[in-house]
Amino acid sequence: MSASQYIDLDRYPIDRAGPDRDAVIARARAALAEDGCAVLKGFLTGAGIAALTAEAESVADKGHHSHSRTNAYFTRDDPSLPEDDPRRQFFDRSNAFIPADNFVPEGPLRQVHDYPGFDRFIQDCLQEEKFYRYADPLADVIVNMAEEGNGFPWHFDTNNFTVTLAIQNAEEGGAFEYAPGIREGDENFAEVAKVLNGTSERVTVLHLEPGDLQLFRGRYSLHRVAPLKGARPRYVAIFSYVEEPGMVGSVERTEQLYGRTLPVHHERAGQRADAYID
Ligand SMILES: O=C(O)CCC(=O)C(=O)O
Ligand SMILES: [Fe+2]
Repeated sequence: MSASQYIDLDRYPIDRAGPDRDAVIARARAALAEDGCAVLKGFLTGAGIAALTAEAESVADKGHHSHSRTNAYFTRDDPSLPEDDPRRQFFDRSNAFIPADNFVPEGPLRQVHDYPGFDRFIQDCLQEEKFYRYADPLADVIVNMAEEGNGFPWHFDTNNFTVTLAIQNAEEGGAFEYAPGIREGDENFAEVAKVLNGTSERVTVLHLEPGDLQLFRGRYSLHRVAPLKGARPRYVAIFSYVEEPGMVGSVERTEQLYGRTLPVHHERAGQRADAYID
């Protein structure tokens, strides 16, 4: 099976310049302009979903589990603030990242990632001028694995955008919930507090299905993955792009997310400011 059978190229002719590709890009741009989120439903074919699921399952035991308590800003507690300030609301976060070097070039995930025109297509949707694949062999494309009891609570991303591909859903739960543009302009702590305590009316709930590609600008939009239920794990691939060529993660961050480092992380340490992954 080859990459051209994993991606629904009739619906998403990412490698063929012309009006059909232009129309897909125009729709994604419009959705991003509207609320910072574009979903390309059914980006993968049924065969693609099956192949990526089987691959994720085959390397699931290589996932690095991590657990932390974080607020929406990934900052430390500040006891000088009132107790009900959103910066003081901490939630459990736990999941496992399957590092990128478990996905071999001839496997389906990398066949999709390396398909001609894939990067350019994402870049054209996002309209980012500086756009390079993350050069980190542990992190350029990973699978985020989460099970019942795990969670990705409310947060703002520190990176400008996130590109995810849904592979498998949990039996229940796992909706992607977001409050579009909630801190556009200013931090808007009052409304953020409402989202955190479940009383905001600004939350959009997205039910992504296996095979959906999502482009999300999460810097200004508070978002979370709703709690998961059931025995089946949720698998989501995350593709990482950065603003400069040759970037890799810092030693500390890589150790924390993937449980190990490679020589390249040590060689490049100190050459640049870290920009990823949270
Ligand atoms: O797992 C997801 O669907 C999104 C996770 C997320 O918000 C992130 O990676 O920042
Ligand atoms: Fe996020």
